[in-house]
Amino acid sequence: MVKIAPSILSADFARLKDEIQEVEQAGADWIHVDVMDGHFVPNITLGPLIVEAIRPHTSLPLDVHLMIEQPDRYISQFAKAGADYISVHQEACSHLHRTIYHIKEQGVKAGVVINPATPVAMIEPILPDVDLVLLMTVNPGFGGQKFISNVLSKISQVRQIVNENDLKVDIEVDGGINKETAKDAVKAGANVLVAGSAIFGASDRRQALSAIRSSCE
Ligand SMILES: O=C(CO)[C@H](O)[C@H](O)COP(=O)(O)O
Ligand SMILES: [Fe+2]
Repeated sequence: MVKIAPSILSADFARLKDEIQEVEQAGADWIHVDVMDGHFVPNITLGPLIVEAIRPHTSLPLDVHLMIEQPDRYISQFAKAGADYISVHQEACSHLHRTIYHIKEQGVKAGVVINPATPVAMIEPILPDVDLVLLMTVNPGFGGQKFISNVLSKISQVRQIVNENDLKVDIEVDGGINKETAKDAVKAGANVLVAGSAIFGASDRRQALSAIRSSCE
């Protein structure tokens, strides 16, 4: 079963509650929350206060994608704010195993993320310890970028490791997902699709969500 996680990065921030409730009613499975610090990526977005503010307005899991340096400093704040998943970039963690267990100790599911240019080998040792692997299909920092198709082979690599070792790990892709690229990502082995502009940029969010879902079924 493929899950779809609309990214609120492309939502109307002045109407965030309504935007989230609209995609929830339209059949979204998770809500993807992009946290950027202006250092790890060249953009600044939102922090734990926004996660806390939206938490009461949806029953969907909040999938928090931290694009920040030294993420350990903020993990407990995002957990207390109501995150269900917290994912950290391998490139931002000097002690990845410690950070993943720091997330789990908060009672939150832990994810690891890699950029398009980072090889799967960099996360292979941590795969038995995580709940989620997020493979970036754009360079992080902005919504509305073009899907980097070279990442498809990395999705297949992660799927093979997960299946061979019978790991309970979701494989998520993020960046440039639309009804065409979704199909390729799912065929390669992804089971969670983040989509920002393809959903929030559409006037009919229900139609946009179901177009992505039916393209990969
Ligand atoms: O992490 C992200 C960017 O760094 C976003 O989740 C992603 O870009 C979603 O936007 P779109 O679907 O428009 O590409
Ligand atoms: Fe993201």
